[in-house]
Amino acid sequence: MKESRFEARSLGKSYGGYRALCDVSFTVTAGENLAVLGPSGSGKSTALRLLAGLEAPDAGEVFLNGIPVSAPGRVMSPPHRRGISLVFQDLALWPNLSARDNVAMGLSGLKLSRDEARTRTRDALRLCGIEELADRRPGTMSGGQQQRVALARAIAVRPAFLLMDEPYSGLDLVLKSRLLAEVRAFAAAQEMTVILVTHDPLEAMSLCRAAVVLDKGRIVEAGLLSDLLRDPRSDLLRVFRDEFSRHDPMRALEHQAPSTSDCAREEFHLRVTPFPGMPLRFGPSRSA
Ligand SMILES: Nc1ncnc2c1ncn2[C@@H]1O[C@H](COP(=O)(O)OP(=O)(O)OP(=O)(O)O)[C@@H](O)[C@H]1O
Repeated sequence: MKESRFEARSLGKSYGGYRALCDVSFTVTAGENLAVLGPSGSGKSTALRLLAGLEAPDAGEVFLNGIPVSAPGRVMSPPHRRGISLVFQDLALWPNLSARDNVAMGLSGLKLSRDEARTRTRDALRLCGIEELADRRPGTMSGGQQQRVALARAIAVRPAFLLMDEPYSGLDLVLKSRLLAEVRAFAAAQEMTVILVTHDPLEAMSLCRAAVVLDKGRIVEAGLLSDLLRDPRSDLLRVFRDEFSRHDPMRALEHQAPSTSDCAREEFHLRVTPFPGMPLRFGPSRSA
């Protein structure tokens, strides 16, 4: 695993007198994806922008492998020198370039051989499931497809850290779950560590074991999600845990199912069986 360590130390940031972030500290080490969780307006994106070097903090520092890269009012190392890739909600794709060229363009600063750049571009497009869209421009794609181009562009760089700000918010559940699984596998294989900003604990759990939870610009809890969910301190994780346990999908379906008497069950089977001899499964097995 690449030796990498990102550290936020007592970060603070205000906008026009409004404190967006206050005394925020956390460390991300290579190989341990981290979710930055919190409700809307809690300061997640601000924290990510400071970490990336897109803005300078008002207070505190950012360290990369022990070296200070941001300090109050100063960005000593710009984003492209931090070994990171960014995927934000506004995807910032080049509208006049094809998907393939958007991805390749992201590699232009790396001084790769032509073959290597081509291989990386192809692999990233394939991973994101958009090989067949390679020649199309962003304007001719759906929002979800554009999101995948932005993701492909970010991972083609094979950064030590991939910083993502709600990149999946516009995707359907199937695509989101597939991409999360693929990014997780790809990150592990490429020794890339993900820092994911999201308000969705389920999304966080799909990609990360660890999380910091923000509320009103402050960290309210941090640690392994498995520990945090056992005894949540934040409203976000408490509500999530309660709702999740109440809305166990199988239990919800049981409540909606028609009568469970054998007779009704048999009738239901007759109505919905797609092919003779191929019954749809529902509830406990029929022989039970
Ligand atoms: N450039 C800015 N100018 C003024 N206020 C800002 C700016 N950026 C952020 N803020 C304010 O700082 C607070 C935190 O914003 P931030 O975008 O970091 O929250 P967030 O948790 O990422 O929210 P969301 O999930 O809705 O994107 C908000 O109240 C926001 O209005």
